[in-house]
Formats: sequence, structure tokens, C-alpha cells
Amino acid sequence: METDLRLESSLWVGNKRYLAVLTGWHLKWTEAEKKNPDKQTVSVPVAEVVGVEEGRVEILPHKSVEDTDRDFTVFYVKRSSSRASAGLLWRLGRTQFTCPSRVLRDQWIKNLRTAVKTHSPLRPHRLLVFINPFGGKKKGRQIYHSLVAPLFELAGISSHVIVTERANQARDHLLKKDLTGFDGVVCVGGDGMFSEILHGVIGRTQQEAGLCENDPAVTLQQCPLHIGIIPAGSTDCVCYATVGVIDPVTSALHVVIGDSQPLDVCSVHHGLGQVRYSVSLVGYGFYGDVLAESEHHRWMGPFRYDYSGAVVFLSNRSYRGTVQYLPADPLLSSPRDKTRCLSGCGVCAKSTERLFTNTSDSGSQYSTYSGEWVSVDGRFKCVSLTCMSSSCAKSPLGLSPSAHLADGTGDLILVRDTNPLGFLKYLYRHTTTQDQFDLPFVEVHRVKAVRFSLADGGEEAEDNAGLSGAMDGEDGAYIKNGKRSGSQQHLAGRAKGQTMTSEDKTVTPFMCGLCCSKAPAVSVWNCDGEILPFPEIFCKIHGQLVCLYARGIEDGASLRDGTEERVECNRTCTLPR
Ligand SMILES: Nc1ncnc2c1ncn2[C@@H]1O[C@H](COP(=O)(O)OP(=O)(O)OP(=O)(O)O)[C@@H](O)[C@H]1O
Repeated sequence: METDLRLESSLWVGNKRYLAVLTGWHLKWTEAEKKNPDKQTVSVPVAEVVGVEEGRVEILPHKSVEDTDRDFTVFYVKRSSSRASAGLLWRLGRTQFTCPSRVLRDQWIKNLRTAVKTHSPLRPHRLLVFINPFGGKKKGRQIYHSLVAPLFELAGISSHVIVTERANQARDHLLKKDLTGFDGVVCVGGDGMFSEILHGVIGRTQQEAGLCENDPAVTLQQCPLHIGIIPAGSTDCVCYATVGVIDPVTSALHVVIGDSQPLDVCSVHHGLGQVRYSVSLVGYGFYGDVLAESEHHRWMGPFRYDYSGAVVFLSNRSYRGTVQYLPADPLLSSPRDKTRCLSGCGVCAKSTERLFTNTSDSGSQYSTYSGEWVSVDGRFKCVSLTCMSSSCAKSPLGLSPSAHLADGTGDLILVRDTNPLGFLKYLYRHTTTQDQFDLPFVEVHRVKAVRFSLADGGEEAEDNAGLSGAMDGEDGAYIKNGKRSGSQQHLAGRAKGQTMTSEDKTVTPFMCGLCCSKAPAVSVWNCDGEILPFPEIFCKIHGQLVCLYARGIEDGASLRDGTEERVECNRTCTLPR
């Protein structure tokens, strides 16, 4: 197959003659002019060719086609560095070749298209696209139609587009409608919209497999539909942590070439039911309080999080509780090993091996580890569990810089009660490269499961009893009827055995540290930006439960020196400069 596709000939690009070669994996072209000592080879992996068109074709910003006999146009992924982000920006590269004859032109097109099919088996053909028209700056529709749709069309992808009219429409569609023929689901929106789609895709898969999501002992089935995220929200953390930049064109190109990034998912259980899935943060204490507080200031837009952060910080709360965790194998990795989960991460690759090959008779270290539950009691400023680094523009290394996207574990961060200055130091370190775990009141563990319960006894137990009443749907002060805009809180209502039908319940003004005489004894959980009003939860990490059209963060260091195209020096270099 490889040798059949190989092609080598002299082609013209503009007024320069090039020697073009299609090997099995790459398309390369080198200036043929012998006298030029600086001639360079442009090398494009076939897997990153977006499309091959007859004639002289332009796609962005507007499509134009000049149907000529001896020309063909190749579109491919071209990288450039982004000083503002961790990863690389992808752009649509375009080169127009002129052949000596039409026959040769047709041969080039045929071989290139076959090579692309051979080397990118996961490219989508049909996609279901959900656009949240109200996410972020309300530009979802515009972003999709002007930047994304032309790329899908170029790649021959047919898309069924649904502009949502209400919250949870995308989730309900995924749970109930016929999805035959779709290779993936594309989310045009922010983290809230992604979460909705995540719940739909996971729920549908388990439904079809006849698995009970409420039972934490069940091994959930990996979802066959890939998810693509086109960032168009006010928070796009999942996109940032899996691609490294928040850029619709980069994300669309990852979808087009069928990149595949598995992702661990944490299922959160309360009582007898599974209440939510999370990929980025399950946080109690500070992060829960900030979210609860920010709900009262939605009118401020994204600034509400900074404002609420300051208010909650000044209230200087801490909460008693018991955290139990099931450690992951310490021989495989640790949250303090200073590795980063970049594209092609070895730790995640080993985990893929572990998850999808039968290791029972191999004696492999992956199959033998089984840790014991560990229990930690105390007062905490915050308890956080994350399945990924949770890096974002404000915190480039994230909540847990060495967390992995797809190794089947989560990082549990326990920040014990401390003075406000100490806690400020902890928070501040998230915005720098300083180690936020190198503080005496912070501990971090790589885990497979976590349980949180309230400390018993005394005054706090009394408060908690009151809370339980409220959680059970009574007229407690903690939960009141009301609307929570843009939220999916009623997903929690799916849990069987729960008396709280949270479709229309919300958390009342909860943050009162600056004005109340008595601070509350319990906090709420922030689960990927949604409030979970029950403190006692059980979390389990499901390795690689979903797959994104992404490839992890590409290390941008190689491009930071100013070279903006993947080129090879013809004489000495073979690596992209
Ligand atoms: N048509 C719609 N009308 C109202 N809400 C919607 C609609 N479509 C989706 N939603 C909900 O809006 C919420 C927020 O959407 P999204 O994440 O795209 O934007 P965002 O600006 O990042 O939001 P936020 O910062 O409030 O999370 C999601 O939880 C989603 O369920």
C-alpha cells in the first residue's frame, strides 16, 4: 500500500520549481533550484492534510475556486506559537501546485486522498453539532459558521447543526434521539455546554450497554462518539487543558483530522445515586463557596468569579470533614513528579495499555496494585479533586500541574485550615510557576476514588442535621425553590433514591462570612461549575471514559524561536525548527 502511494515529481509553486515527494506518511516539497544554499523542505504529515482540491482554491476568509487543468491545492495544518497560551495555534496552511500535465495532476490528487484515508482512520464523516447561542459573548453561531463550517466542508464532513433553545436540550437529544451514522458530537460553547454533552454521551452509552450509572462498582463503558469542543464560552477550561489554546480554528482542525485524546471522568455519587460527572474540578470549601457566591452576581459576567473569590477569601472559612481516598499505584506516577501531560504522554499511553489489553496473565505491574483506603480528618480550607491539570489562562500550570488527562487517576488536594496569608500564598502560587504543594498545610495524593463525609459530633453535627433536612427537600434555609440561570443542576435529579428533585432548586445566599454572626458549618461542592448542595459524596475515576477530538497540549517551545512553519533544513536538520 505504502509503495503504491509513493509519488515523486517536479511541480511548480508560483514561479518556483519544487521537487515534491509523497512518501507513505509525509508530503514534502523542496525548492529545486540548486544554487540556493538556504533551500528548505516543507514537510507535512499526511495525517495533517486537511483536504486536496482540484484547481486553485481558497477557503478562508471566502471560498473561491478557479478550475484549472494542471493545478491542485493542498490544505494542511500549519502551526504557530501563541505567546499567551501553553499550546500551539493551528492554522490552515495552503499550497497551490502546478503540474506539467493533467494526468500527473490527477495522479497526485488520487494518491494524496488515498494516503489521507489510510493514515487518518478516525476522521469524522458525519457530526452532530450543538451550538449554545448564549454562551460566552453570544458568538457561538458566528464562530461556527464563519470559522468552523468552511473547514468541515473542505474536509468533506457533513454536519447536522442544532442551535439550542434551552439548557439541557443537547443532553436530552443525546440521551433520546437516533444517533445512527454520527461519528462524533461537536460542542460550540463553554464548559457548561461541554458538561451537558458529556452527560448526554456517557448516559446514552451506558443506557445502550444496559449498565447502571448509579452503582459506583460498575465499570462504565467507553463512549464510542468522540466529542469536539469549539470554544465559545466564558470559561473554556476543558478546551485549554486538552488543546493548550482557546482558539476555534485550532479546535476545528483537531476535529477535522480526527485527533483522539482519551479523557478520564470522575463520577460523583450521593446516597444511592450518581449525581454528576466531572472532568476538571470537584471542589469543596473555597471553590464551592466561590461558585455559590458568584451565582448572586451573574450580572457581573465573568468578573463575578474574581469578585466572589475576594469575598470568600475575606470570609476566611474552613470546614470540618473526613476525607477517605483510595490511592493510585505510586510506582506509576505521582502528583509531585513534575512531569507534564503533554501530547503523546507516556504515562497515559501506559494506562491505555493497562485498560485495553488483558494484563491478567502478564504479571504486569499495572494489574497487581491494589491500595487500601486512607482516612484524613480535619478542618479544611478546601478539598479538591481533579482528573486533569485544570490549567487555564489565569493559571497556566493549573490546579495540579502534573495531573494526567488519561491515566485513570485523579489528584486529591487537601488544603488544611491555615491563616489567611498562608492560604493567599497557596492561591497566588497557582498563577506562577512556584510549587503550590510545597506548603506545610497542603497535601496532594494521586487517587482512584474519594469519599467525603462530615465530621460527627458536637455543634457541627447539629448544623449538619439541619442541612440534611434541607437537602431532603424540606423548607430549610439552605435550598429554596428558584431558578439558576445557565445551570444544569437538575442532572442531579436523575439519581434514584434521592428525595431532592433538583430541577428547580438552588442554593440560597449562602456566603455570609462578612456579615453573619455564625459561619455555616458546611460548604457545597463545585462540580465543574455546577453546585452540588450535598456535602457527603463518593467519587470514582473512570479511566478514559470519553474521547475528545484533541491530542493534548503540544509543547510550543520548539516554535517559540520565531519559525512559524513546519520546515526541514534540506542539508542537516530533520526535526521541525
Ligand atoms: N439555548 C440555551 N438557553 C439557555 N441556556 C443554555 C442554552 N443552551 C445551553 N445552555 C446552558 O448554558 C450553560 C452555559 O453555557 P456555556 O458553558 O456554553 O457558556 P458560558 O458562558 O461558559 O457559561 P457559564 O460561564 O455560565 O458556565 C450551560 O450549562 C448550558 O446547559
